[in-house]
Parts: sequence; C-alpha cells; structure tokens
Amino acid sequence: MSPVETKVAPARVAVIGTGLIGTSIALALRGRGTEVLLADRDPAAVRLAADAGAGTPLYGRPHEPREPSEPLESFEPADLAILAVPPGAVPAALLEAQKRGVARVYTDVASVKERPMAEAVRLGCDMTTYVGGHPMGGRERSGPLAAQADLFLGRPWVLCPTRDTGEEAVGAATALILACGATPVVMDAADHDRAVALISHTPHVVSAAMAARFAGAPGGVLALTGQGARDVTRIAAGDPELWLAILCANARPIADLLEEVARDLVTAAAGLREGEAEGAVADLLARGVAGHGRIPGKHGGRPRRYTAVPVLVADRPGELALLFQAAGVAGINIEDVAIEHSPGRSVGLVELWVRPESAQDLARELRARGWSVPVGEAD
Ligand SMILES: NC(=O)C1=CN([C@@H]2O[C@H](COP(=O)(O)OP(=O)(O)OC[C@H]3O[C@@H](n4cnc5c(N)ncnc54)[C@H](O)[C@@H]3O)[C@@H](O)[C@H]2O)C=CC1
Ligand SMILES: O=C(O)C(=O)Cc1ccc(O)cc1
Repeated sequence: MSPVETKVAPARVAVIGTGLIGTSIALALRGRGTEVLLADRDPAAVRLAADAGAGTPLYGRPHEPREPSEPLESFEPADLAILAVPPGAVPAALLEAQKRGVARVYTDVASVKERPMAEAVRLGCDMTTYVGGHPMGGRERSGPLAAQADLFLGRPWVLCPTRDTGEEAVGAATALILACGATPVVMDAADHDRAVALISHTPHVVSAAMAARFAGAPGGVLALTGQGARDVTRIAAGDPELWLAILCANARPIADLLEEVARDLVTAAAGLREGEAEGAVADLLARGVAGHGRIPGKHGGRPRRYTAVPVLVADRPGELALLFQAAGVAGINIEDVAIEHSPGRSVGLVELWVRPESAQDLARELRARGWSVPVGEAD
C-alpha cells in the first residue's frame, strides 16, 4: 500500500491566497473529501476559486469582525491553514491568521524559506504551530484559473521544521502533502534556499535573459522557433512581480550562481570570437551534457531513457484523443508527450515518449491506423 493510502487527509483546511498554488492545493484536497475554506485579499480570486469547486469563502459572513486582529466569531479553527501568498506577505499573513484563530496549525508554500521565517519570528508569530513548506511543483502561469488538482503529483514537497516547531504542525503538513500526491522532504531552511537557488531561481533568470533576446526579434524569425528555444524560455513567462520577490528574498546564492554562469558565457563568447571554440566552448558543452545527465527522471527516480515515437497529426479537434486512445488500446503507457506546431501548416508533430521496448509496437500500431510515423529511433 502506498503512503498516500495510509495517511488520512486533513478534514478541514483554510487556504489563504487563492492563486495558482493555493487553488491547486484546494482542488487536490476537495478531491479527497476535505472541507476547504478560501481567503484572499482579492475577493475576485476567492470567487473564481470557489466557482472552480475549490471550496467555500472563509470570510464575508454576517457579523464578521472588521479588524484582522479580532478573532473570528463562533468559528471552529480549521485543522490546518495554508498560506499560499507571495514570500514577502507570509509573515504578516501568518500573524493575522494566528491572531484570528483561523486554524490550529499553519504552513506556507513560499519558494524561499529562511527570510520569511526570520521575519515571522521578528513579528512575534507563534512558531510552535507553524512549519515552513515549499511544493516543488508549479507552472509559469498565475491565478486561480491556472490551478490544477494534479500539480503536485509525484513532486517533492519540502518542509523546514525548526527546534520550535511542534509535532502537530509537522503531522498536519505531512498529511496535506500526501493528500496532494506529493512526497515530503525535510530540510534545513538555509540548505533549502541554496538548493532552490541552483535548481529553480537561477534557471529562471537565465531563462529570462535568453527570452529577453526575443523581445525585439522580427516575428518572421520567431516563427521558426522550435522546441529547444521553447524549453529554454518556458519559465521566463512567470509573473515578474512574484519572481522579483522570490529573487530578492534569496539574493546572495542566486547572485553567486549567476556570476558563475556569466563567467562561462563570457569565456564561450571569447572562444567563439577568437576561433578557439574547441577549447572553452567544447568544455562547456561537455559539462552541460554531464550536468543534464544528472537530473533524475520522472518521479525523482534514477534517470531513465524513454524513446520518442514521432507522429504527424492534423491540427483538428479530437486528433490527440484518438492518438492516446490508440496507444491505450495497444496497452502502451505514454510516459510523456511533446507537441511541436508547424507555423502556417495544418499539421503538428507529436512526440509520444514510451519505454524503449514499446516503441516499435506503438509505431506499428499507429501506422496500421493510418498515422504518419516518420522513421526514427523506434524502428
Ligand atoms: N508559481 C509557482 O509555480 C510556485 C509558487 N510557489 C509559491 O507559492 C506562493 C503563491 O504563488 P502563486 O500561487 O504562483 O501566486 P499567485 O499570484 O497565483 O497567487 C497569490 C495569491 O495571493 C494573494 N495574496 C497576496 N498577498 C496576500 C495577503 N497578504 N493575504 C491574502 N492573500 C494575498 C493574491 O491576491 C493572489 O491571489 C508564492 O509564495 C510562491 O513563491 C511555490 C511553488 C511553485
Ligand atoms: O514551471 C516549472 O517548471 C516550475 O518549476 C515551477 C516552480 C516555480 C517556483 C517554485 O518555487 C517551484 C516550482
């Protein structure tokens, strides 16, 4: 039996901040029968989340106190409150929620841990009922409309308890993580911040630096964009306000890494300019292959090779569904999928990533059903 089946999801949860992450958590919890109460400083965000089936509004009931410092009237505290607000807003939101007695214990989801936790201590928050958290799953869109119940499936979710953290907070946060289908990982806050500087925050800036080159490029040039450039720049589309807050709250380790990246780039540029690419540039490319090869595969396991089966599909409704259905009928699990649109053409190239031993069978099955499967790795 998996741990997801053995742990009971929290019965009653408050989500404060109903944007992408808060609403995604709320949807995942609703799917497991948890009662979810929603709050956001923006009433429209609460309405959209509630309309999407993420829960019911926490505030706005008759006779509600106007001052956040006043406790909620006739309110049974939730088992857990999740602060899903930007990193800089976590300490004040925690203090306010604790003063109002919103929940018995609290966690947050901010992408940076050390600075908000220190500020919470400084503000006088009760750190025994709080544990810092960070789900390592997300996307480059914001707001409740971008939320997905499966956003955290199979992803690590970091918890940063301190010496002050009580057992109830860690227990409730762990139950939340398992209810969202994620895997809890306990880390020290400073170690967490250094880790995410490397695997999330610096990549974001590097992605933005590349995407910024496209801002003034002619449309005709960008129409040639393939999957590689899309992969490198996807995260650059993230909300600049949120990302500025994240970067400023974890400034030093990110700045150190950016300087390392910049040194590599300057050396590569000099090598290319001086016709000596075999040296520094070849070395950078080789280190890139080595580094990329160390990224673990799906579900955090060891890197595993899948084979891509390329298929040309017509750009019309239902075509992808037929493709997936054909794979399902053949009993082949699709591990991943990538879609490349051909500009100005009514066809697209879909790559179905499957286990190597299934690739030939899938190619044969799809060809038999009339799809064009270019000869490739699968043959
Ligand atoms: N975007 C991503 O992929 C990930 C984000 N995170 C973290 O999750 C948190 C939320 O990010 P998103 O959901 O992406 O942002 P978002 O912009 O979609 O949602 C944030 C919500 O918080 C609300 N808010 C801001 N200050 C508030 C306050 N003081 N009280 C109540 N509500 C307040 C905003 O109105 C907004 O609805 C951030 O701390 C971020 O670092 C963590 C993992 C992934
Ligand atoms: O879009 C992606 O691939 C991400 O990695 C999203 C993400 C953004 C911020 C985080 O703190 C964690 C995850």
